Amino acid sequence: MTVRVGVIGAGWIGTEHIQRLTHTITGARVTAVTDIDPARAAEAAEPVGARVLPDGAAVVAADDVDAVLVTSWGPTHAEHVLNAIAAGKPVFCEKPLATTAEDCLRIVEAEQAHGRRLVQVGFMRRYDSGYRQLKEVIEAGTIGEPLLVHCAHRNPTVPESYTSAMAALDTAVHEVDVLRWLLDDEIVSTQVITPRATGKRFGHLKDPQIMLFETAKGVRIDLEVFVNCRYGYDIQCEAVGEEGLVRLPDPAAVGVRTAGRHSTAVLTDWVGRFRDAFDTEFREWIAGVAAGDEPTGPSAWDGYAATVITAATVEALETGAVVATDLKPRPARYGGTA
Ligand SMILES: NC(=O)C1=CN([C@@H]2O[C@H](COP(=O)(O)OP(=O)(O)OC[C@H]3O[C@@H](n4cnc5c(N)ncnc54)[C@H](O)[C@@H]3O)[C@@H](O)[C@H]2O)C=CC1
Ligand SMILES: O=C1[C@@H](O)[C@H](O)[C@@H](O)[C@H](O)[C@H]1O
Repeated sequence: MTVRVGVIGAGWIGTEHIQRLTHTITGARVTAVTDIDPARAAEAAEPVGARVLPDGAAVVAADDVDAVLVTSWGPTHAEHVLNAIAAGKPVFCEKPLATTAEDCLRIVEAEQAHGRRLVQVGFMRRYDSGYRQLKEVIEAGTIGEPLLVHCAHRNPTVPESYTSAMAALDTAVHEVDVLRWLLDDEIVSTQVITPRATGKRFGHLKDPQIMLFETAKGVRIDLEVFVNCRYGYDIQCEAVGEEGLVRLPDPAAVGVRTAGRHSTAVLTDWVGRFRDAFDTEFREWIAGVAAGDEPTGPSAWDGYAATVITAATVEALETGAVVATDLKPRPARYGGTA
């Protein structure tokens, strides 16, 4: 079966995913595209032979759409995801699931009322081979019980529109999700420390930031978010356990020796760093939809948890306090007991 996908939001990542679904993934075809900017929708739709539809509701309702991909701006995600659930169609939503905890819970409740999972959230790091190896090592018990995790998330630059809150909401949100998954543990508190700011930033921005998370089992996580680090896009993660440590590998790169120097390139953006992870994420999602299976990737509950934890981190940044994350009890459908 070819899964016919309707796309809501034909901006940067929407266009990337349309290309991916068309040229990289087998078993999928993009049949409908919408964007509040119709010219953008047409530009993305025409090369892949898709129709342009007037809005997200039309995409969800279309007879030639089996599954929905939401890649519009964050504050619009909840409406489109709720429409897809109401129509009983599988929906892949780029992060964040929604920008408020209330909207995330509305989605969780709608999905539970529907009776089976339809929603997958676009936290692609769970599909990165390095993170998957890290998880295997941790689960095998090779490093003993994890005690500490040291992480860094560095971008070379960000535009002036990037705010201090986005360090948590837009950037650290990936670590929040992948660490909950890696450790099979919940983040219960968050704190932010702001060291000396880099001179290479727009003046309004607190950069770098150090985020300190504590999990329910007592694991301590420190995360450096540095979005004007200049030198490249650099993702680091090292888990320290009772018996040893395990470190995320750097992406493979050739070593060059010349003129008395030995060097390896550092990637400069997340597109290259996580290209294979995005491909695997969509390959597995499409295969699941084609088979009629419930999605196995990041769930609506994971989207809710990430939104609550990153909002608490913004509060921690603004108040200087240690902030409890205060998640609701996890329902049984999402692996909890409530
Ligand atoms: N997983 C990842 O690593 C990444 C995820 N993202 C997420 O993807 C989403 C989109 O980001 P970008 O593509 O970078 O933004 P963008 O601004 O390039 O594209 C968003 C598009 O959505 C359209 N749009 C907004 N509201 C709409 C609505 N209600 N209906 C139809 N179209 C609508 C806009 O006109 C725009 O073309 C964001 O939620 C962002 O956080 C973005 C980059 C990386
Ligand atoms: O999602 C992403 C961006 O929105 C964000 O701004 C970057 O910091 C992340 O690395 C990237 O994966």
